[in-house]
Amino acid sequence: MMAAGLLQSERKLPPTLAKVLVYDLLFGKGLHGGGHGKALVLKHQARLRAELARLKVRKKVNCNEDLLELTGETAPALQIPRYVRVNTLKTCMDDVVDFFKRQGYSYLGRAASMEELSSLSGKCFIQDSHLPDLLVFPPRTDFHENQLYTVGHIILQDKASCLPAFLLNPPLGSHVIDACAAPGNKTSHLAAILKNKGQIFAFDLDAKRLTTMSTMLMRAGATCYQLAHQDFLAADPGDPKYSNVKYILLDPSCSGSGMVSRLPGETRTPNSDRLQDLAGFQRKALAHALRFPALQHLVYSTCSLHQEENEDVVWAVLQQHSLVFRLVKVLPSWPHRGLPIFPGAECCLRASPAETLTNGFFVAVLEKQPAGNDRTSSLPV
Ligand SMILES: C[S@@+](CC[C@H](N)C(=O)[O-])C[C@H]1O[C@@H](n2cnc3c(N)ncnc32)[C@H](O)[C@@H]1O
Repeated sequence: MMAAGLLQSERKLPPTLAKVLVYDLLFGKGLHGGGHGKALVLKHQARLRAELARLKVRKKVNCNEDLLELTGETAPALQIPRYVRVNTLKTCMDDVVDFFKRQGYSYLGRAASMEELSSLSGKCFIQDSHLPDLLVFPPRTDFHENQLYTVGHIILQDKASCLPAFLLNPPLGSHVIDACAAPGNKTSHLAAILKNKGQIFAFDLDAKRLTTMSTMLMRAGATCYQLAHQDFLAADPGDPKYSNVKYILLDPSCSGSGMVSRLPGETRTPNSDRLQDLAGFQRKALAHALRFPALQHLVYSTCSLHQEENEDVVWAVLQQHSLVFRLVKVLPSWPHRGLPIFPGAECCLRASPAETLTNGFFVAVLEKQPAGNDRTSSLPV
């Protein structure tokens, strides 16, 4: 920024704002929309980009992330493997594996343990040890420009975020609610599990995110869904159109404190008022979901590390419905479990960069108690 002479030329631009804008321009999603500060920075974009290129030549690095490593710290996001979900609506595992082999990658087969994922490097890839449709590449492998990504044959989705749809596992033909659905990664995963046979009612409050979701679902080849720009809390469980909904995926707004950052030292810690507001909404949404009359299986998930948004929410709601719903112990081989704050909390899954090589995440699976007869669960336990 100094080398490009930005602050010297634009004396009215506050240095802190300049830093944020220059970061967005060079390393983030770019500068879009109006704003005086943005216009001032954009005037200098050619010089800023040229200085960044010169810096990389001087430091002998190829990509922007390598500049961060020179500071002695590696951002957590740069240590997590690149997970690639094969979109079985458009292709199959064998074809995707062959494609990457033709691109010069060596395929190591199916991982026997999580340790094998942590030692990946160079041009190698492996099939995930838990999720059959997931391939794993070394950290920092970037496929955003890859042809398979641009045509929707692969979805770039963190492993932890693939757990909710995988664990809900609705059979073909099911009616499913995705209560807080945008931008739709889990909806597209549900559609793949359903092979587009069934019906997903997907709700979201945010019109912009729903627009992104439509584009994404179209690219993924998903067809078995109805989008509703609607508050899930206002959806009437007695409406006949939901009378066959046996499966609900609830992935509500949360603090996002589990999302690892791309910058060393950056954290997303909400203040306690915000945390209480979020937990209040999450409890309401979970209690509302349990009111759908045909419901049999529900997955609750967040990308938060906070007990208040995770175990506390599940426990508070479950206590009011304990005669009807119970927690299911899923993926016994998963190493990181719910915090032991109530009996059975170990049924829940937690995820973190250190223990599961993923973003921080929480998943609880609830099912309706069998009424007298022995029902075999269809969940992947
Ligand atoms: C964590 S994000 C969902 C991510 C999504 N499940 C996915 O996998 O791509 C939470 C979403 O909930 C939406 N939301 C918040 N309150 C809502 C409500 N009352 N009804 C429906 N959607 C809501 C937000 O707009 C946001 O898009």
